[in-house]
Amino acid sequence: MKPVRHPDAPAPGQLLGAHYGECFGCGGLQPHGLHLQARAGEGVSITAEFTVQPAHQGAPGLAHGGVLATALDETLGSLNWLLRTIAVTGRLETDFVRPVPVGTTLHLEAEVTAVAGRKIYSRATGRVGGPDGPVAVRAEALFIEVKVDHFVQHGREEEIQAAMNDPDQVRRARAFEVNP
Ligand SMILES: CCCCCCCC(=O)SCCNC(=O)CCNC(=O)[C@H](O)C(C)(C)COP(=O)(O)OP(=O)(O)OC[C@H]1O[C@@H](n2cnc3c(N)ncnc32)[C@H](O)[C@@H]1OP(=O)(O)O
Repeated sequence: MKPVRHPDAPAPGQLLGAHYGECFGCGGLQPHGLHLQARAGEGVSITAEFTVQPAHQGAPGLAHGGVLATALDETLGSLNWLLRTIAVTGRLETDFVRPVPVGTTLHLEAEVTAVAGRKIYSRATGRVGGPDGPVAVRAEALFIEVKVDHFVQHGREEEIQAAMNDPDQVRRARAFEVNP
């Protein structure tokens, strides 16, 4: 089935902000995190940027492939916010097309291609040198819809409690990716 943008999804161009401060992909509280910034696009699409830091190296002067996969995963995960569906990555297949040096800004875009029951199919690309630059990485993913219990049951107690006790209602909801 074609994906359906939720009527309350943020307008195209709007920054999504971090869904959870401690998130390695987008949170502001992780000193070595990616601090990826995602923006709503048209339909069920997202654009995002991430600048490779020295802490993200795999080989001298080059981004670690796993960090680049994280950037793709985070961008793809942000699509769920436009569907207003809670979902986790089930499968992430990544192509590393060209090396990405430290200091490079990766320009990412992602879209949901289909939804079938609990399964959300999506793809993403990361370009260098600008949003229209050459492709450095791309991915295809399958996210699976889950209930909020997924996090409550499986997450470590101290972080779950801290997130649930957050006095900010929107932050509390978004930590678990729930529609506030
Ligand atoms: C804004 C937010 C940003 C967040 C970005 C970051 C996102 C993440 O990184 S999330 C963290 C990483 N992911 C995880 O920890 C998930 C761990 N895995 C799990 O918890 C479970 O395997 C889970 C929930 C994905 C699926 O389990 P379960 O709910 O039992 O589903 P299950 O019934 O097995 O599968 C449902 C369907 O998905 C399919 N499926 C499940 N996993 C896969 C897979 N890896 N590959 C292909 N298909 C799969 C099944 O075949 C099934 O298909 P069908 O309905 O056609 O039979």
